[in-house]
Amino acid sequence: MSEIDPLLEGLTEPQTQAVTHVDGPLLVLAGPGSGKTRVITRRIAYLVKGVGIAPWNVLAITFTNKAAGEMRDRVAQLLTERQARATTVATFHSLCARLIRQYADRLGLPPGYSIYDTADQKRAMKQALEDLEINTKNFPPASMLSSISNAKNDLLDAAGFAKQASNFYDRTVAKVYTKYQAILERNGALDFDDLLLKTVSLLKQHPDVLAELRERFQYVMIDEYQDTNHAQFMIANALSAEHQCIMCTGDPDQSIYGWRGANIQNILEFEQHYPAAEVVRLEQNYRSTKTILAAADALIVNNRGRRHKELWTDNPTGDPVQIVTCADERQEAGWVAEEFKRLHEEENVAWGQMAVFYRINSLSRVMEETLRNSSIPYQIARGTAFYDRKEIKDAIAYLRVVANPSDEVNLLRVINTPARGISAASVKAMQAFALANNQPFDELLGDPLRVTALNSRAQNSVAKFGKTVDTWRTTAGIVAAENHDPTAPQPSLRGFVEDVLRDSGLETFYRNDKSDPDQERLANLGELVTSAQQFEEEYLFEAEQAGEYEQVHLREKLLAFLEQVALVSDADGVDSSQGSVTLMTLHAAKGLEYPVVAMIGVEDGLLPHDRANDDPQELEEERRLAFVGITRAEERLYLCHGKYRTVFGQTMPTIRSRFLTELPADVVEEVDPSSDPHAMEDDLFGGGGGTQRSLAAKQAGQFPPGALVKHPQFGLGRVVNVSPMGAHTRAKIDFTTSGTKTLILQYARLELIDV
Ligand SMILES: Nc1ncnc2c1ncn2[C@@H]1O[C@H](COP(=O)(O)OP(=O)(O)OP(=O)(O)O)[C@@H](O)[C@H]1O
Ligand SMILES: [Mg+2]
Repeated sequence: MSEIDPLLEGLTEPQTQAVTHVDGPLLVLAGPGSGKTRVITRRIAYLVKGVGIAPWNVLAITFTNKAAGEMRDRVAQLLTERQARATTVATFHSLCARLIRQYADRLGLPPGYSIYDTADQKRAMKQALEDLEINTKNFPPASMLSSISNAKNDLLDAAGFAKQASNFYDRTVAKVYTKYQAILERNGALDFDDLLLKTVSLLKQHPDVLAELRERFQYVMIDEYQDTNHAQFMIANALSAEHQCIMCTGDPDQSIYGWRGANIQNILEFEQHYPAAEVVRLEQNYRSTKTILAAADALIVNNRGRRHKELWTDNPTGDPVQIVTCADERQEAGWVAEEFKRLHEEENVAWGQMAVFYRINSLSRVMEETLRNSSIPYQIARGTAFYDRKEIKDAIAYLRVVANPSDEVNLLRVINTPARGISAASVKAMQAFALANNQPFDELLGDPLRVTALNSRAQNSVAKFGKTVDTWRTTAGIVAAENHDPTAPQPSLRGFVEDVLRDSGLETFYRNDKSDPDQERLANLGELVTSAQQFEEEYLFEAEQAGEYEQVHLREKLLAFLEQVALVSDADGVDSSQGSVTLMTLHAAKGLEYPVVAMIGVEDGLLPHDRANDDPQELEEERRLAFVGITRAEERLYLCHGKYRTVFGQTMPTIRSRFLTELPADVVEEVDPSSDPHAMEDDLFGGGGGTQRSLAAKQAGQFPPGALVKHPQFGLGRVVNVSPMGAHTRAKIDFTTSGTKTLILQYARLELIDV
């Protein structure tokens, strides 16, 4: 057997064609589960092992860190470890973050620049609005950030945006954009969109850098190309314009990030951009049963303006897709939990093979509670959760302050956390002083005596803190040491993180934290040390492979570690080998697959989301999102909805999603626990409340909105809505002569008038 045989083993003819394509542009256009991601993995191995291309020259870009991790693992199975490590498998954001660090001097950025997450961005935005004295009611921070993000995705900087702003609103956004950007710059920080934007300008303005990178990344591969935005297109194009060895895979029917600036034209116009492109179509699905595939197909044909792709499978027909009608979200969660339990107990399905998807994050809460009460292990794919914890954010903020002296936002976060005698008033005085003297805030740490507005105690506290920070920075090589010995052994990252936790007082603070008797926060800090250690081991291994072992400084490790922490994303937390049910949003589910999938809240207003109401294009994106969800399922699929749902504390009747009505009767089976009194009274609700809720739902069902009713005292009226609250279920009625009243159904003696 030759060396390349295993690389091509089990591939279909068109898959082989794509894998063995070496030079020139290639587009793999194919539906879900047809092996697009697999083809990229095999092609990486084929190029290196079969063709002899240096692994160093290979760049593969995936959509999430998790996908990148998986691809790296699979490549490692096909190549030697050394070869696998030399390839670059990254997301656009992680690639850009790395390039910016490497070429920071060209961009006028500190190499230890900070990457701001959503929370940091909000803080910077609030500051900007405050500085400009702009009313946050008319210009909410979230919409300002989203307008700025859209502009950045179109490669418009603040000046460019200002130039084309034609109305009052846009001109205000332009002012805010300029201010916000100035704040980021002052802090030596970039937001996520800046990572792309800065990389584009790096490649545009520095031909020598571009030439270097083109030489390096001679074979570029991009998965999920349908969801790239303009900036990402520019980067991919700049890297490959010369050698043209670019391979993109994607499926226009799975484009679900239009709302975040993704441009579906990138994939549709690939052949125009690269006239020499070869196009490979894959038509066999390896993932799902015939039934699931038929359901997905019946749904997506309702989108206009798409090119239809035939997709078939050799897999068995499988069970019908179940449409599950529940009384409300509690029954829905209870039903899913019971069904998963049944599959686990009776059919030996591992917890890790089952997943629950939803349109918006808030739908997970009831599901979580129910799973917890049913003792079913579950995990939520919200990659940032660990790094969002207060104690972890504190610790990371310290590390950022060490790495990036300009980062005032993080410095302000930790300057008196834990308390060290630097009051809010002292901080204000220092800020005023820094502003008046046009001096970076950070410098005052080393020189607090000049701030005469501080009393001597505060001055001492600041000086002491400044000294600690300075020692850290010297150890980490951020500021030069006086008697620097370049041959001295480098401290470990793990040891350094421990030092910072100890010297900052964070460790002691959380050790003595009375509000946390289980010392969970302290344990989390321990976990952070572990993650630094693991990161360090991998980093050193890679450096050693690249023959750079001697040169790895603590500074490099620290900056790379902070970069990784900043880029954690939603899908990252998922590890199905852990043996727990996975909960995630439909957006995070892209590219993944599970034997059993339940989608909850398949109702109009949720899926499709309300915002798609009067926009046919958004409605089509919602349909693609449902399509992505359905096509994750391998064997079993449950599409659930409740007749009532409580949103923002208001219980409202719902309408089943129009997408459900688009599924043909021969592939679905209707299940209706809402009408089964026994199921209702079973304790599906994780303790109590079940019977009352079912009673409420029943009462509510008797008086649908719009129904004509008669009250002994108020006369005739129409039902506006009903809020099921057990024995306290209320109905809001619009009476013809007595006005609108809210009544408790149990006591109201309402009579339904048949018309
Ligand atoms: N030739 C093949 N033989 C057997 N299994 C295959 C083959 N090709 C792909 N598969 C399997 O089918 C499943 C789907 O493949 P993959 O995830 O690569 O599809 P995809 O086209 O990337 O899907 P999506 O559009 O959802 O990202 C995977 O489990 C993969 O291992
Ligand atoms: Mg894929």
